[in-house]
Amino acid sequence: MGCVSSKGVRTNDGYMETNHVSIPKDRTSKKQPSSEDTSVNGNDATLRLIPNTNHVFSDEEEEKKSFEMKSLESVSQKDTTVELLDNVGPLQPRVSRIASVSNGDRTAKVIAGWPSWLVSVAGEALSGWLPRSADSFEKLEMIGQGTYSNVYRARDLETNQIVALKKVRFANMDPESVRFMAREIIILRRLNHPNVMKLQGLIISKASASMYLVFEYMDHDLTGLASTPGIKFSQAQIKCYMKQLMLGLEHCHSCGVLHRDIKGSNLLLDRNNNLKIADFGLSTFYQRKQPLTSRVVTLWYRPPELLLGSTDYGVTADLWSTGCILAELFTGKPLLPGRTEVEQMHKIFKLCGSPSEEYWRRSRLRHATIFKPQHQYKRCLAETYKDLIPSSALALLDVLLAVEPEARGTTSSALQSEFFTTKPFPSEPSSLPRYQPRKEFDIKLREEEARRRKGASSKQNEQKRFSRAVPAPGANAELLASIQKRLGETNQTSVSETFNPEGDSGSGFRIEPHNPNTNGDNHSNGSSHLRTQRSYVQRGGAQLSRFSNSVAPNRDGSSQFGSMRDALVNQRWLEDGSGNCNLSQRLLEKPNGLRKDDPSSSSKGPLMGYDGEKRERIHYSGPLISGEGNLDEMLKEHERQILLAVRRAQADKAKRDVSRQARGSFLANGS
Ligand SMILES: Nc1ncnc2c1ncn2[C@@H]1O[C@H](COP(=O)(O)OP(=O)(O)OP(=O)(O)O)[C@@H](O)[C@H]1O
Repeated sequence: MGCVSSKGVRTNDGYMETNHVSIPKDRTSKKQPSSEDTSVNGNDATLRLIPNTNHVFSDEEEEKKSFEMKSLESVSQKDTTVELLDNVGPLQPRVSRIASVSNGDRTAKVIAGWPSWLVSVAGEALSGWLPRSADSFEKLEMIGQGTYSNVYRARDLETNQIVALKKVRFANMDPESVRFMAREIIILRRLNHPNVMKLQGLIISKASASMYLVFEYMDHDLTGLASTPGIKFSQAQIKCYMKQLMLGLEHCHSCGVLHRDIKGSNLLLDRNNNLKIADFGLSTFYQRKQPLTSRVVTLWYRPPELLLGSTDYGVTADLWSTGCILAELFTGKPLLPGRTEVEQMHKIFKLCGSPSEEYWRRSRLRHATIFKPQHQYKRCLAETYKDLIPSSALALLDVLLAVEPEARGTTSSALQSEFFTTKPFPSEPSSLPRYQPRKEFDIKLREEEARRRKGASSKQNEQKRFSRAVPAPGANAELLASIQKRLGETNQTSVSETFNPEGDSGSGFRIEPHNPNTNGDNHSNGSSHLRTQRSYVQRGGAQLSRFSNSVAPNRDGSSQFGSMRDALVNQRWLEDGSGNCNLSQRLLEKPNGLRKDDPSSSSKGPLMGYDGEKRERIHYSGPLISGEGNLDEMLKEHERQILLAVRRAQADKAKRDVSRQARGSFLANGS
């Protein structure tokens, strides 16, 4: 399997990596390929859109009109050797299965039915493939929602297999998003491992300006499974999942691919407990000298060097995230649930210690002056978790969560660690119990449905409903109390501060202490609730982590905690003329890594995920701190600003509710 290197380009934010593809701006956001594209590049390929007649994708207006591209009235075989495997009629050959295209040049690909803009950005990934026809799938239901995509369960009518279709709308897509999408496709095609999600094919829908990525269907994600009531993972089971994760990652790393978004909801499981790493939307090739962006990885799983602004990190970044998951599987709650980058950094230092002087000197990290604590924080990871995590796991955790990246080892060394090589050995996936399909997304839907049913009647209920989803207006009492509590905590921050796994995250989770004497399969954490920032909903106890949800959303900016998040994440990382970032803005900036609205990813400012209206809802733009180096002060001020933003979001939401109600009654009256 070949591994490629990439070129880097400079953006306003310094360096942003790109892979080797060039982005044809004129063919992406500015000029989309249209249904009128009947002649491409002067060759004789004729692309024709034929209205969908069998209502396969009937749930969406756009698909109703004309979903499929039954392309190629004349699939010219002049310039290319196209092996159409089936459905090839004389007038409308349906290209509905991956076929072999021996000549991979651009013209051939366009003739084969790929839009020319896609050929430009992801040409190499299309080699040997033909676009599949949408009418050879029956869309069943929506099963997930991501940054720039909706994911559907569908039936492949040719094979009768159930598949997952990830729909990406390329209409209005900015070049940066196109680049990420292209890179995802390129990377997926280069990877080939049982523990890495395999891209099976692509569907192009010119009519809906969308593309569908076809994947095998997976029943669970680790987050959904771990948070299912009644499911308790044994130690051997945790080892089984961790081993598969490590093997998948080992493959990615050996191909020069960094995943950069390892988290439970991106680890999918089939019904036989085979784990596959999914969502390569933030992944990149790393074998090169070009600097990488540090604005990646979901906040809770983001390693310290990225928070500190490193642009030359490597595979060890994924290992940090993996360590966070390992701990989470044993303890049943996220290890480091920071709400903002500042708090995330602080949590890391408190638990894992702060880096050595030598490291600060050597690494010369961009944000070192901001984050470097005045005193060294002592590491207390092992001490904190000695009763919750068995010793062999703790030893591995200690390596994976090394605050200095060089000490984290590799996936291969992790796989040789005692954790995997001593009893209880990792279970065979097929020997584990089979679970009812359940995903983080299902849980969200169910919670949403329950709220809807419960809360429709009264104003009071309305408030409560909101308080669950968005810890703003309705949640104020609890929330503010929690924040006050946090303020108290941060006031006490000092070098001697220890990490409190219970109190620190405000968790209401039940933790069944690890019994170090339990050796076998019966070891369980009792309530293994692997959470992501998106799904982490407290079960009783302090509400702080609900609040965390609102400011640590998923990367698309479309989480259910939108309004609060809007209040906080629309802060811009402004740069002055000298290229120095405005820290005060950044501290409250969207904390989930590189996002499509991340100014560091584009010179065009906010990209996808926020509409204009939302963007205007900026509630806080004042500075957090002017000085440097005093993390405690910074945190205090930071908390104060969060509190302010919460209040403003509450007021804003209340106003919107009132006007929505007024609009509702206006319409109901038929006026
Ligand atoms: N092959 C699959 N089988 C079943 N469900 C899937 C599959 N791929 C993705 N999903 C579901 O869809 C969700 C979103 O998919 P994915 O993470 O790839 O999209 P994304 O736009 O990159 O999302 P994110 O913003 O979470 O990174 C996943 O969390 C998962 O629940």
